[in-house]
This record gives sequence, structure tokens and C-alpha cells, in this order.
Amino acid sequence: MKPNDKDLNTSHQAVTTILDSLDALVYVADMETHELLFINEYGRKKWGDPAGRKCWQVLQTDQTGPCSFCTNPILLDKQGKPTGVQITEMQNTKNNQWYQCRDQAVPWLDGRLVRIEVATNITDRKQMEEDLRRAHLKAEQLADTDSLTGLNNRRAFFNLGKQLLHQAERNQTPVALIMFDLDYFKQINDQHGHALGDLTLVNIARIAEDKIRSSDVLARIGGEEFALLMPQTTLEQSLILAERLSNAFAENKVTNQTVEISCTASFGISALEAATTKSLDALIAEADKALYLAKNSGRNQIKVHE
Ligand SMILES: Nc1nc2c(ncn2[C@@H]2O[C@H](COP(=O)(O)OP(=O)(O)OP(=O)(O)O)[C@@H](O)[C@H]2O)c(=O)[nH]1
Repeated sequence: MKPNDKDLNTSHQAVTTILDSLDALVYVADMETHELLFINEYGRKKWGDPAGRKCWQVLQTDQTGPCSFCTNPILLDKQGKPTGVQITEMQNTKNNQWYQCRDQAVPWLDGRLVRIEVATNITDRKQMEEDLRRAHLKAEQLADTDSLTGLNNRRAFFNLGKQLLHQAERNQTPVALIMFDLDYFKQINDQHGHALGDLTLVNIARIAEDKIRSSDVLARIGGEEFALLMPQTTLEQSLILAERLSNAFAENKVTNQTVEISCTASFGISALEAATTKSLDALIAEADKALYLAKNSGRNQIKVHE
């Protein structure tokens, strides 16, 4: 039995009612001319009536032609045959909302190819993903950061240090390590309180940060112990920097309302010459030995591992 006009009219109305009830954009656009042939009520309410206009004129802003992100090219294969459903995520240029777009090329009633898109608003999900990404990044940064000074912590020092040594070995460039430890720091805490001790550590960190290159890895690896690993740096160059640091620390004054103090440091230096290999642990052990010697020789001095 052939459907009559009334049946067809009723089924057209039924389909329109269904499409207009959806909480998603549904539209049909000519794949060649981009003319918008249909848009459901959700789309009309948000983007307006097509009135013979093209999809890029109705749905996007500031377009003078088809969008650079138009999905048409992926909806057809080299022979011009539909590739099936393609799912993309896009931020609409008119309302800045994010949409998941389910696009498909299909033959229209008159035989030409059209793009049918069903787009659902995923802005809340995108925002949640972004929040999660930021929280994850922050957690990672916190796990690598010394909370008092904001410097790398011990864990980060070992991770970054190993990468740095690896790179240096590959490039056959020298690396130097300075370990420094504040002198008689316990006395500062005991005599003037933990808060002034903390302030001293922060001051020392800022001074050191100020004197190094962005490629250097500076870390607080213990209570009052710091490590500075420098790529493309020789023993001689690191000695000059250690002297600068030593002088700057000694000149630095830390104050609270009642006292003004200064604090020196002892330094131990070790180095990896270009085109040689050494583990980070070995480099640290050598610098540590030199630091121990500096402490035992009266403090406020720099010793180099021979
Ligand atoms: N204020 C403060 N003190 C800390 C922190 N971490 C460790 N310390 C203190 O640093 C002091 C280190 O003391 P010691 O290891 O005896 O070293 P020192 O007094 O500097 O002596 P030398 O290193 O031999 O010159 C201890 O009193 C720790 O409590 C911190 O985060 N803040």
C-alpha cells in the first residue's frame, strides 16, 4: 500500500516534532554550496533562522567563507564517497560553547550530498577536564617543590639531575655540581626562633636563584642543604659562581623586628668533564666529600673535589 499525502504530511510532522524536541543542534548543509537546508528548533533558537544563508554565515562568526575547521574534507574519501560518522569536538565561534559534533555525509532527497550534523553541548565536561588537568599539574608541581622556598625538592633534583647528566653525556659537555650547607644554622633557630631560620632559608634561596642560569637546577635537598647542578659548566666556572654565592650569603642580612643576622655557608664542588661519564650519585658523593672538608676546615669556605 502506497502512503498518501496525508500520511506523508503526518510522518513529516512527526520527524520535525522529534528533531525540534532534541536538546542538541541538528542541521543539514549542502556539501558543495554550504547552504543550510535544515536546522532544528534548538539551532534556530541559538543561531537564528537560516533564511537561505550558508552554514558558516549562520553558525559561526567573522567568517568570510567556509570555515577552516569544516569537517567536509573528512566526510568524503578520495573517490567522493561518504566515510561514515565522524566525531569531532569544537568550540563554537559565536557563543564560545564547546560541542561534540557527530557529522556524516549522506545523499539528500534530490541526490546531492549533504552534511548532517548532530552537535551536543559539552562545555561543562570540557570545563571539568580543564579543572582536572590544572589540578593534576598543580599536584605534580607540589610534589616536586619545596614548600618553604619554592625551589625544587630532593625528588625533583634527582629526576631533573639524571636527565641533565644524560643530556650532557650525549652532547659530551661538562657539568658541575655545587652543594652548599648553611653554617651553624641550628644556632639561628635556637637563638632567634624557627621563623627567622625559615626566613634565612628563603633569603638564601632567592639570592642563589638570582645568580644562576635558567638551565641550572637548584634544589633544597635537606634542611639547610642545597644543591646546584649546572650544565655546560666547568669546575673553574663553578668555582667563580660559588665564590659569588658565598660572598652574597655572607653580606645578606636577615631581620625580624628585634634582630638582624647574617649566615654563611660551606661549599663542596664536583664536576664531570666533557666526554666522560659519572652517575649523579657519584657526583653528589664527591661534592659531599668536599663539603664535609669545608665544614671541617672551619666553615664559610669552598672546597673542590680533587
Ligand atoms: N627553620 C628551619 N630550620 C630547619 C629546617 N630544616 C632543618 N632545620 C634545622 O637546621 C638545623 C641543622 O642543624 P645541623 O645539622 O646541626 O647543622 P648546623 O647547625 O648548620 O651546623 P653545620 O652545618 O655543621 O655548620 C637543625 O636545627 C634543623 O632543625 C627548616 O625548614 N626550617
